[in-house]
Amino acid sequence: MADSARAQKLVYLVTGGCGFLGEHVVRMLLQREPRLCELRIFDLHLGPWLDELKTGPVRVTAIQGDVTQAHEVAAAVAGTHVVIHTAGLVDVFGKASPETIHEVNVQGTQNVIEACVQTGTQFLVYTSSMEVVGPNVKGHPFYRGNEDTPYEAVHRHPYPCSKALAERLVLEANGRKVRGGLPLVTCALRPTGIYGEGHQIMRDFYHQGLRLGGRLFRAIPASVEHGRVYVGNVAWMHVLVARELEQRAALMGGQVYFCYDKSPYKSYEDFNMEFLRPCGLRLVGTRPLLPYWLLVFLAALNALLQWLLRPLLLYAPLLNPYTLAVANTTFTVSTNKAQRHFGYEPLFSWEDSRTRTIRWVQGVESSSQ
Ligand SMILES: NC(=O)c1ccc[n+]([C@@H]2O[C@H](COP(=O)([O-])OP(=O)(O)OC[C@H]3O[C@@H](n4cnc5c(N)ncnc54)[C@H](O)[C@@H]3O)[C@@H](O)[C@H]2O)c1
Ligand SMILES: CC(C)CCC[C@@H](C)[C@H]1CC[C@H]2[C@@H]3[C@H](O)C=C4C[C@@H](O)CC[C@]4(C)[C@H]3CC[C@]12C
Repeated sequence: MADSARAQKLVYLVTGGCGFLGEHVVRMLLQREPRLCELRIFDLHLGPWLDELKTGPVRVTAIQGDVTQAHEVAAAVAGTHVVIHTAGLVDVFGKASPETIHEVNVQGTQNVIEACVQTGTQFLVYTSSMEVVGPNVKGHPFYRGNEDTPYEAVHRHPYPCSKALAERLVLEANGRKVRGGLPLVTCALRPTGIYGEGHQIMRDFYHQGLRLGGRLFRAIPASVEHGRVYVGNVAWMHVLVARELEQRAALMGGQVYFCYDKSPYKSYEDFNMEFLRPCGLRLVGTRPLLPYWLLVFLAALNALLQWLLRPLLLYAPLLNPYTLAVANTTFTVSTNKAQRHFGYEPLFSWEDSRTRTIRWVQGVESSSQ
């Protein structure tokens, strides 16, 4: 790397840097951002793997903190050039209350914005979600749409509501004057369902399949397409956006970008089988084994049980009315906006993404034996 590049000494902050996506963003920055001199990783729970990063040329600063605490956020943001805000409460299973989801995802994001304004940080990249758009409460399909496709984005569930509000705050903050008088430049990335190394739900499906004697039972019609994107490519998009925001502020400021790559369009279950089949599982049935009305009934029953049992224990199964609706509604993207605006090309091919994910699931298998 040229000395002049290193001499720019950029300081980045990644909130949620110990999460599934956050860890990939952190590792990608260390590998692919030559102008980095300090990387701050802010998270409620710090991972032990952070220690191994501290021996490299970039100063890695781990900060245990809570995005809902404005003073903790401001202290972490002060002196940074770029903030990548991935921290969030990803809960569609009813584990956390709607108030907590709002506090972390909306108030936490507001705290990040205010911290940038107060301390003079000019560039903010927000990890939004496809859920900001849909699937909506009416179950309208979104078939290979792009950032400009008209769609009635109406939500009731706390998670998509919170992501939509937070995204709006980030986009509206674009152009605000930060300390020192320069304009804040913001943009939002909207991943579809992320998969790859570290994906907890994939791990859950894998273990469920093992418990069921190596089988999973089809619940969703194969014709329902669900958008998926490899975590390494989502991380790469974050790194590229953060890098290009300064040079292309007029074009990229206040914009949203879906995260996409060459992952194939398939149903949620058929897509998971791309990884789980090579690990010895099979998906039983070419059509859903249970009629849809029965799934709706079971999902409603789960919701009722969750409510009844709440005073005693946390009952949070994968199947509930919301997850059923998301899994059962076509939502896929087809766009090249990121390529046009900041030259994004996926770093990992589909074959590579698949191989890496399979290798990871196989590792989960051997580590749990
Ligand atoms: N996983 C997906 O499929 C997906 C898809 C689209 C968007 N997203 C978005 O990507 C981001 C990362 O999601 P993920 O799947 O890596 O989730 P994750 O739960 O693995 O990571 C989130 C991280 O945020 C941290 N965090 C939570 N509350 C915090 C708080 N109050 N203060 C500080 N840190 C806090 C967690 O400790 C965790 O490390 C989220 O904003 C999510 O909405 C995820
Ligand atoms: C009906 C059951 C058999 C299957 C249940 C699968 C369900 C748990 C899955 C299906 C779709 C998944 C969501 C989707 O990939 C996209 C996102 C956006 C992201 O911002 C957060 C995670 C989320 C909501 C996935 C959660 C798990 C879902 C609902």
